[in-house]
Amino acid sequence: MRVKICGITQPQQSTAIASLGATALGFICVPTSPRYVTTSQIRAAVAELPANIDTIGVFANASVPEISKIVVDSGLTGVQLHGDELPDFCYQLRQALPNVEIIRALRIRSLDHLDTAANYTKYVDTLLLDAYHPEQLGGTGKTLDWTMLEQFSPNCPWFLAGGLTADNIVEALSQVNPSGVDLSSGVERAPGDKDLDKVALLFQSLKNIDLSRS
Ligand SMILES: O=C(O)c1ccccc1NCC(=O)[C@H](O)[C@H](O)COP(=O)(O)O
Repeated sequence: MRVKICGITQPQQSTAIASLGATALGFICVPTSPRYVTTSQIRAAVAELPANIDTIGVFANASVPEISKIVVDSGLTGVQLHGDELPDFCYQLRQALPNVEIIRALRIRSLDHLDTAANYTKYVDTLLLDAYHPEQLGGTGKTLDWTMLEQFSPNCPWFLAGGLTADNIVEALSQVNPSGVDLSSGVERAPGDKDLDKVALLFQSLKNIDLSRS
């Protein structure tokens, strides 16, 4: 199972979190976020990482040229679209960045809204389901209604996100079967400042689960 820790801002935390077991790290490229990082901050954080760690830039309603420039300049391996991007936008981004993983994040409001996930699976590599918050795009600490996701089985891999912590991850994964999990505020001291003890506890909790199941 993939484990993505999102909202990294400090290079030394990036290498420490990778050593603890994360398979992917997320860098917030949304200027209004308290976890926002510049291209040079991302480059510094990515430089010391082993090649097998996925490095994902998180964007919201940025243009294809803006995203492409940041991806190329900072050496990211993937892009997470966390705004209102439509399937056609994902297609255009794929043309511009054919070798970069595209993750479409959906902030799920209802069971009907969950059905829109199917519109994206042809154009992206991976989906990410996050909780909906009326004022914040992400990193909210709000959990999804996991019972709504029990039957969720799209035609592509997907991450479960939204309010996950070392304390609730086992319960979440007993109800849903994602290909990966994504955490941010649940392993932080403050926005952008990860708590390595909480990250270690997370991997301790994940040891009790069969991580090879998807
Ligand atoms: O984290 C942010 O500040 C953020 C800002 C704007 C768009 C997306 C953002 N985060 C995206 C993520 O992938 C978070 O990991 C995801 O929302 C889960 O966060 P949390 O509920 O705190 O675990």
